[in-house]
Amino acid sequence: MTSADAANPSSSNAAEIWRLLKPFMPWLALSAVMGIASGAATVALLSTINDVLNQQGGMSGALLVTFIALCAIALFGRMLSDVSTNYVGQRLVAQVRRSLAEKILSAPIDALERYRTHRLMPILSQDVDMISDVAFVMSSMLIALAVALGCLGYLAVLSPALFVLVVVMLVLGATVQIVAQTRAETGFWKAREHEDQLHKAYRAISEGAKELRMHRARRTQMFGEQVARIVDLIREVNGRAIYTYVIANAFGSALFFLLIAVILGWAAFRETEPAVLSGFVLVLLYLKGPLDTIANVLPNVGRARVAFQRIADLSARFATPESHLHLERPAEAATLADGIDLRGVCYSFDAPEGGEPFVLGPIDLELRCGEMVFVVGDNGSGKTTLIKLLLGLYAPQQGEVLRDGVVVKPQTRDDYRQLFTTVFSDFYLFENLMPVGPDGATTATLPQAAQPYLQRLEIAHKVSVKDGAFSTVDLSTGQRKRLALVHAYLDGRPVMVFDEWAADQDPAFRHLFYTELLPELRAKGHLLVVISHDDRYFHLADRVITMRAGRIVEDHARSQERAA
Ligand SMILES: Nc1ncnc2c1ncn2[C@@H]1O[C@H](COP(=O)(O)OP(=O)(O)OP(=O)(O)O)[C@@H](O)[C@H]1O
Repeated sequence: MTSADAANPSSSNAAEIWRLLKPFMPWLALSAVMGIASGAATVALLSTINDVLNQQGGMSGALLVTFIALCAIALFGRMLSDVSTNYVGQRLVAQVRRSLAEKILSAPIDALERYRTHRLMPILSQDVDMISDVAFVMSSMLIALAVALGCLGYLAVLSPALFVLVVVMLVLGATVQIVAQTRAETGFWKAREHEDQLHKAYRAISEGAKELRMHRARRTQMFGEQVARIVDLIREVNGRAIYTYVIANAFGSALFFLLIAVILGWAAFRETEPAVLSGFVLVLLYLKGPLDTIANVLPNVGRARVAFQRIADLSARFATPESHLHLERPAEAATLADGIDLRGVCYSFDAPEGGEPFVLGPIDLELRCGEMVFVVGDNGSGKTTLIKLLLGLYAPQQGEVLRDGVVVKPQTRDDYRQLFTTVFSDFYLFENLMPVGPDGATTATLPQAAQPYLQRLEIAHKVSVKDGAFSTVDLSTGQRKRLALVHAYLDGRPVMVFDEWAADQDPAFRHLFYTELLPELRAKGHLLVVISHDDRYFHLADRVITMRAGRIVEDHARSQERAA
């Protein structure tokens, strides 16, 4: 978002709407033309009926043919308008979904970490669905609008004086409706903010289900003070917003009948042609239908505007830096000839409220191919942050990262990341395997390619590979981490980074990991970076890097020690 856009969010929203709608302009034009044609035909039908009511002989001959033709235009016009609006609506929603997923996939990790999941998920599901719902009723609204305008035009022709009366009443009704819309939208906006909180509470009761079962007081507090309280708040705020519409609609209906009474009363005092009188009553009674349609759709339009602003805000937040992620470019095998250097790298997080920000660096570090480097230090000393900078997940705020002596730039950062295979401490286990890597396995050969690793990791009795995916991932945490390691083996990338991988393993397997698996990988030429708290095994590393308060306080070369 530019600063001008930030100053005027409605202009940036309008620009976003225009950007989204531009490719569909021919369809929207077709929908509008067909809607207007259908509306005009409906008005002409009303006029024909009024003529028949006020003439001798009923409907026959040419009038009947005209009537049937008008019916056909009204019907097909409506159908075509509905079809093209829905075509646009569904494609628009699909495009919003794709574009949001792309933006999240290419957003900088720190921006994603700041934008919490409980805020992200309601936008991806609820807000996009809201737009989809409104897209569905939009054509009814457009047609109702066309019919209403056509009816007003017909009334203006029938009697300009009475038409002025109708316009005065309509302006009054519309003013009330606009006030209601503005007030209701404020309510919807508040309700939407509460919904983010509700989503956070839902996450807590699903992800913290075990803990909540073990603690009655916390469970009661969670339900009463979080879920029930927020649900009631949303109910109240949404309820108030809807009541505003109900009152505005009731006022509008009363105004309608008052208008008909005034017109009939007018006829008592001033001579009025019967055709004019019946025309006005007929059209006004008919007009109530389209106007009710518009009034009923307005709450959804209000909600959709709020939803759209949330989506536009998310798009704007994730629109910027990582424009060099190559979603469409096929992955190539990345190679590392010499090693990776960090020079004067610094990174700091935003300060927590009332606290000091955590600052990492400046860090100078040289990592060579075939080394096994342990990164150790107290909790919160900055090990994971250092790793994220090494992986290119965070861009250094100062200093630079070099791959084989060449500075990694935003344009090359995604290629640089392909050097690494990682198992984070909060890893995500993908069920499907990628048929790439040094073994050149295809989906068909993946079961054979994975089998030795599954056996080596003592998990082959539980899991196999079927149709390119693990047969199950319903396993213990330690076993799931072993499957994450199978991914790493199959990827076979030059640098492997493990963040406390062994923390969930039993002592025997932990021993195997440090004394056999890691040395085997090093022997194959991989650069290994291992975050560890297992001081029993520090002596096996080539180097032990100790972190304290965001700085490297010691870089100890164990290999030289061993050689000596
Ligand atoms: N997303 C974040 N936003 C703000 N501050 C953060 C964030 N992640 C980490 N920090 C801050 O950075 C500091 C270092 O965190 P980091 O995860 O790098 O430590 P660590 O050495 O890996 O700790 P541990 O051994 O507990 O895993 C933390 O003390 C915390 O204050």
